[in-house]
Amino acid sequence: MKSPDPAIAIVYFTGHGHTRRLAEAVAEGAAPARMIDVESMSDADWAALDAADAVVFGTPTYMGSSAAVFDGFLEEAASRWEDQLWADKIAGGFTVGTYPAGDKLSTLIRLAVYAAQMGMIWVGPTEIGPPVNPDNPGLNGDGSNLGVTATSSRDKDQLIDAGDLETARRFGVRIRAACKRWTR
Ligand SMILES: Cc1cc2nc3c(=O)[nH]c(=O)nc-3n(C[C@H](O)[C@H](O)[C@H](O)COP(=O)(O)O)c2cc1C
Repeated sequence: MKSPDPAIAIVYFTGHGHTRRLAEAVAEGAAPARMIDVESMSDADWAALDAADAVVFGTPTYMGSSAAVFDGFLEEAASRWEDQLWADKIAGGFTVGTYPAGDKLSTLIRLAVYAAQMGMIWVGPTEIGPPVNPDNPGLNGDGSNLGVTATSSRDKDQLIDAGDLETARRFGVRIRAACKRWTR
């Protein structure tokens, strides 16, 4: 029988901190969640991924797709594909780009297709912001529905603007709720 408290892993690559900041916001919403930086993965991190009820993937958008370092992680984890060892885990994704469009959708599609190949259950965000819902100022400013996207903040101390952080936090809450529904 599954644990009543789902195990959630947020696995990410960051070049300059923006994607890590977004990952922290997802983790805050999904708490407790394990943050895993693909550049410093331990055996315990791999074990946590294999045991997780949900894995949320995060990468900056580089040249309209996921970053090469993150792709390296995805390819290593593909050793779990043949036996579908990650099947039925909840999955989701987030990305950051310099531009509001920035071809970030292409990155999310790449992550969602990867999750599908792994037999995972993809969950997107559910926030509707302005102008359709003016009561949600700053939420889902990109109008992204496949996953969470953020645009690098012009404030270098902030990295990610408050609205995008709140969108990511709510996505974390949704991932935890989806785990509870899927594993009950
Ligand atoms: C090689 C490279 C390619 C990039 N390509 C894109 C892109 O296609 N679209 C975009 O909006 N931003 C692009 N960017 C900008 C990054 O996505 C942006 O700086 C992001 O905040 C980086 O996140 P990080 O600090 O987690 O590395 C690119 C940056 C680099 C270094």
